[in-house]
Formats: sequence, structure tokens, C-alpha cells
Amino acid sequence: MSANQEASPAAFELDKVSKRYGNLMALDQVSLAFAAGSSTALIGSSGSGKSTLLRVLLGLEWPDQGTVKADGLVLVREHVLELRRRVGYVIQDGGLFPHLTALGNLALLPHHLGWSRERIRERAEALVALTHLPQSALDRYPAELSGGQRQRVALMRGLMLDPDALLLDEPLGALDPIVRHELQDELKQIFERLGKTVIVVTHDIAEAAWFADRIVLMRQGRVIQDGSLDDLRQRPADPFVTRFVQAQRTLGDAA
Ligand SMILES: Nc1ncnc2c1ncn2[C@@H]1O[C@H](COP(=O)(O)OP(=O)(O)OP(=O)(O)O)[C@@H](O)[C@H]1O
Repeated sequence: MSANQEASPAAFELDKVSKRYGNLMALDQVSLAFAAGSSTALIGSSGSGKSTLLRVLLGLEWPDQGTVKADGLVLVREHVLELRRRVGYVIQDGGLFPHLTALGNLALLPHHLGWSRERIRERAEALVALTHLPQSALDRYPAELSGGQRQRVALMRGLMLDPDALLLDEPLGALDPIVRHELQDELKQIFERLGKTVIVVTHDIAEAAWFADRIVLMRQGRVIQDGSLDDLRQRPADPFVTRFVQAQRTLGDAA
């Protein structure tokens, strides 16, 4: 995905996309565009369709109706493998293969693409520096890593092929508050430094606002509001937005 120019197409675009599982509308006429190089947070209650939206963008699920475009081109099955090489995908708990070391997990796709061992090691070491993973962790199995280290390896795996975009599905959901806070800082710096298109799913509105100026709030497969944190707080599009914002506890509530 090319640099952020006025004339360049959106990195991703959904046009009236619907996805149904049996009677359940996981996505209901969703239209959204994500500019190249932009960061967006998707929030919403459980089951509102956030993960499905990411999966549809990656061609892991196919809409029943509507079109998905990547870089201005309608996504078709023949292009999905090529798209996945250009888009890093990071999920909660990392989704690492337990029988492979961290380096083995990082090497899987590059090895498949014919990269040499030296090139893989070199890229992994560059990412160790970027993500602050201890070097020694590369040779450990996922069960021998902390939750934060596993998430760092998962992020490194998403970045191995230097993708144009990163889709992150609750990347920090399973972490303790201190590690989560640390990784929020680091991820934000990484996003800013790399300038990639980022779409991050989170349940936490403060985290959403930390990562992105643009917040898309979903409910029951629909986009309820698309704007800034300020828009959500000051100009809620629906009473649900206010309920969602107010449902996030702050320390002040406990005092
Ligand atoms: N493969 C599937 N088969 C059947 N139903 C599914 C499938 N995947 C998702 N769903 C349903 O579609 C709806 C949207 O799911 P999705 O995972 O996209 O929501 P979400 O907003 O990411 O939720 P959470 O925040 O809990 O992860 C849910 O009701 C879910 O149960």
C-alpha cells in the first residue's frame, strides 16, 4: 500500500458488507474505508462483529453481500494469499504454534517463501530490537514465555514480512495491567514509527483512544458511530454510545 497521497485508494474498503452465520447477522451492511497509513480502533460489545470485520478484510471469511477492496481492488479468492503476505494479523494470546520456538514461529512463513536462514535470523533480530523482546527468548517455546513476551513474538510474526498493514484483534486483552500499559506505549511508538495502516480491535475505550484518533463503535453487526473520542463523548450518535462510554469504569468510580 503506497504512501498516503490524496489520489491513492483506501488501504481497505467495505461497501455494504453483510455476513450472516445462520440467523445471526455478524455484519449488517457495513461500509467503511481505511486510508493508507491511518490508525483506527474498532470497539463494541462482545459479539458485535469486530473480529468478523477483520477476518473479512483478510479474506478469512467471505461476505454474503457487498464488496471488500484492498488498495482499490475488489478482493477475490485468487488474491487472498498475496494479500495475507502484505497484511500482518495479530490475535489475542498470539496464536503461536506451541511445538515451535519463538524463532520457529517467526520463520514459518518466510521459510515457506524461500528466505535463507541468515535472512530470517537477521529480520528476527531487527524485530527483537523494535519490540524489546529479550534476545534469549527467541529460542524458547511459547509455554516458556510470559504473556507479554508471547504477544511481542506474535507482533514480530505479524511484522516479519514487513507488511503494509497490521490488523490486531485484542492484542493486549490477556495481559496484566502493568504489562498491558507497557505494551500500549510500545505499540503506539511502533505504529507511529512504521507508518503502516493499523486497525486494532479492543474492548477498552481508553486503549482505543490511545492507539487511534478514529474510533469505530459497533453493535450487533452495525457501525453505530465513526469518529473521535470527543465525538463519542460529546456528540453520541445513539444512546447506546453513551451507555458504552459510561460503562467503562475509572478509578474515580471506586473512590
Ligand atoms: N464461525 C462462526 N460461526 C457461527 N457464528 C459465528 C462465527 N464467528 C462469529 N460468529 C458470531 O458472529 C457474531 C460476531 O462475532 P465476532 O467474533 O465478530 O464479534 P466480536 O465483536 O469480535 O466479539 P468479541 O469482542 O467477543 O471478540 C457473534 O455473535 C458470534 O457468535
